[in-house]
Amino acid sequence: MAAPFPDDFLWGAATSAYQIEGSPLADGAGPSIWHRFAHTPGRVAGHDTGDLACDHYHRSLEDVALMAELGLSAYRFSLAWGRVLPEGRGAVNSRGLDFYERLVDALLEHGIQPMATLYHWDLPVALHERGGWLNPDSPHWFAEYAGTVFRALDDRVPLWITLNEPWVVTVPGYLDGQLAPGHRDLFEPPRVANHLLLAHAEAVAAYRALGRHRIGLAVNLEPQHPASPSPADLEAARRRDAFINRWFLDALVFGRYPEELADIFGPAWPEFSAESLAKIRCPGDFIGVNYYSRGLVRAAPEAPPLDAIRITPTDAELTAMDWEVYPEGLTETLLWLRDRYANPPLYITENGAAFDDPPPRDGLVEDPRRVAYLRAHIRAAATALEQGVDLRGYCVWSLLDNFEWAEGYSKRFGLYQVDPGDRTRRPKTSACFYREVIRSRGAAV
Ligand SMILES: OC[C@H]1NNC[C@@H](O)[C@@H]1O
Ligand SMILES: [Ca+2]
Repeated sequence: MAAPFPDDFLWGAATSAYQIEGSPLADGAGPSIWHRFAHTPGRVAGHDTGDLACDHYHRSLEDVALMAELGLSAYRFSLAWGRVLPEGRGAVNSRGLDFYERLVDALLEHGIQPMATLYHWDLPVALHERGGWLNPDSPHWFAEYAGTVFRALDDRVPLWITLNEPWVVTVPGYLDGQLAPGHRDLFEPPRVANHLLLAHAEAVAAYRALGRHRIGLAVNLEPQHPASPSPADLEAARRRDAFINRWFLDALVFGRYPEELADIFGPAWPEFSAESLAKIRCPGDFIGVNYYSRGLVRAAPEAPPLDAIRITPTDAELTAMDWEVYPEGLTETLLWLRDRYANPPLYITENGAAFDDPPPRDGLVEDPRRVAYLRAHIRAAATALEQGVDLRGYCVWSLLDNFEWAEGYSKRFGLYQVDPGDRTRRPKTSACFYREVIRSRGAAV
């Protein structure tokens, strides 16, 4: 198959600060809510924390060499807000910025385009103690942080992402409490979501004043399919589609929330003024798409406020996260974005799978299931490209096995295995496969 990928298509891999760096308090960095959450007993599997993670803080240049070995044309990483502004606002910690400047310079030396995410869930504790994302000032705090980073790095970073997966920040963070800061509340999520959207808009406005490249938001998307043709399941799938897929994107692109959200949150859903709705309308220059699987949905009155739950199919292949391997859903998602939001420029900012990989043999880790997953999903992206989707890049989640949030290090998404003892990186066969895909500009899938 002559792959449809253009020559300037970006082939990348993605990571995030708290998941790979370690040394969360080094060189003057201020603690994040994930540092505090991971150190709270019972919150993370195996009592794992990001204290060491992949030790990327000390091995960043070694890791850039791995990226060059793969032939990556882009690398998506995030900055830890607390390294740059230990108190979240005010004094800049130059040694924190220095780490990211060294990383960016090394990437550019190897011809790898930096794709920088400003916020990948690690809010400084100092801001959380002022209410965090519940505080109406949080968009201004974020814009101040964003401006600081733009001034330091925009001369070298061509692609910016403001927030990673605001839905995950909002729902597991404030509704069901699985992720930091671990709140379980019905009234907080709608307000947190609105502040995150305002924060995105204020950062984009700050960027327009001094930036010369492109900036967007990265969202987790998951097509919702009813588990049965019953009206109740169809209705449940539509509600979950609004809740996961349309909540942030409709706000961003249309400046309005899907009407299902007022039904879902009931009295907890605020009256948003026309003025505040106008402010959150901020599509940016592209949409970052994080795709893993689809949701198979049944009605569930026993599971408020959504009254719908995702079920695990019995007859499908599952990853170690119990997520169905469903590559068609990536094509469906990309075509849906093309049709609903008028064919915006897109980057797949995350796609990958966790499997229980075997130990290395002669320095190589055999991971045929991840090779099959990546092959199928790159093909699914090619199908969307052939149908006119403006897809400009693809990032594998993740470059390295890393700290998978509440699952700790037990769930491994990396192209490289990271030795649990001495953190040695060892390639998996999926790394060799991906190198071939990049070398052949997609023809090798
Ligand atoms: O669960 C896999 C990934 N999903 N998106 C956000 C990342 O931080 C996760 O590791
Ligand atoms: Ca620092």
